[in-house]
Amino acid sequence: MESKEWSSGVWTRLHDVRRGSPLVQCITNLVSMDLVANTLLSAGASPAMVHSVYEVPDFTPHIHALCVNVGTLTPDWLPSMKAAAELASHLGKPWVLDPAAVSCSGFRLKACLELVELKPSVIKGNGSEIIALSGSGSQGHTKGADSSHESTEAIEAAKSLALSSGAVVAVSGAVDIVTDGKRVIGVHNGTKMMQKITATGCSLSALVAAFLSVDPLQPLEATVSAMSVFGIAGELGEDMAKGPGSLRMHLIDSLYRLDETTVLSRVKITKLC
Ligand SMILES: Nc1ncnc2c1ncn2[C@@H]1O[C@H](COP(=O)(O)OP(=O)(O)OP(=O)(O)O)[C@@H](O)[C@H]1O
Ligand SMILES: Cc1ncsc1CCO
Ligand SMILES: [Mg+2]
Repeated sequence: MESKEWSSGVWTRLHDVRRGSPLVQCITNLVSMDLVANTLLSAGASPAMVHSVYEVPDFTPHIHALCVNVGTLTPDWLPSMKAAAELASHLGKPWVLDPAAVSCSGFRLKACLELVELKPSVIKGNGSEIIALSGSGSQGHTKGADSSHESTEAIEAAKSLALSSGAVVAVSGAVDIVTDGKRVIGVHNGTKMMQKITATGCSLSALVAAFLSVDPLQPLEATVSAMSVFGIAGELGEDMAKGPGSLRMHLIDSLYRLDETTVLSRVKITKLC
């Protein structure tokens, strides 16, 4: 399947997010909260940064999707993440794990491996994060939240993680990679300057959660669609931006304004293997 065959599905899923305004619970890192919430709002979804373990039993049954991101993990946040993930899985609600900066510490890696056991629908990281989480990287090599690998270097790690976890695995980068362990799809939308805005990857993970909620039975297609839409918004944003600060603003505006003609003409998706 190439761009032309993908593009109407990409548009339909964005349209469905706008129409349904899915409620997305985000237990995300402190750096990303603002951009994640604004990304979801501009895409038409409804964000809720509800992260107390005391609120999970009341709130999580009402959500349409969950995004868990360990970017600023501390021991007191882990029980909420696990409780929400467990409940979401139990209730059949899609959820995304973003193993942000997983190779920073043994504590973070162990936490992520435990979260993987709770059956995320999608695991979305950058190249280094997916390599570390799949166990195929060398220990002690980290650049924190930034990737020191191209996404394409993580294809085998992503496939193996998808097969061992049962999740769709997405690797963000110059080419976004999405795999269920068998199919490998490349999303070629986006611009390099998006790396210079903190939490674009975190925002993308939350957007994936929103897209999963409107197409839960096709997690690979939903993930590919969210990545293409976010990348297109970045491309349009860059045309208006003077640098990362204004790209952040124009990215959000472009996501809000995306129309069918633009989506259909800009989707760039290929089958990689
Ligand atoms: N070199 C690049 N060329 C084109 N697009 C890119 C490039 N790097 C990143 N992007 C775009 O930015 C998005 C976010 O990817 P990135 O790899 O920066 O996430 P991340 O490392 O998880 O970010 P963060 O941890 O800051 O949230 C990608 O999905 C892609 O659309
Ligand atoms: C900069 C940073 N540090 C921990 S999480 C985060 C946001 C990007 O993942
Ligand atoms: Mg990230």
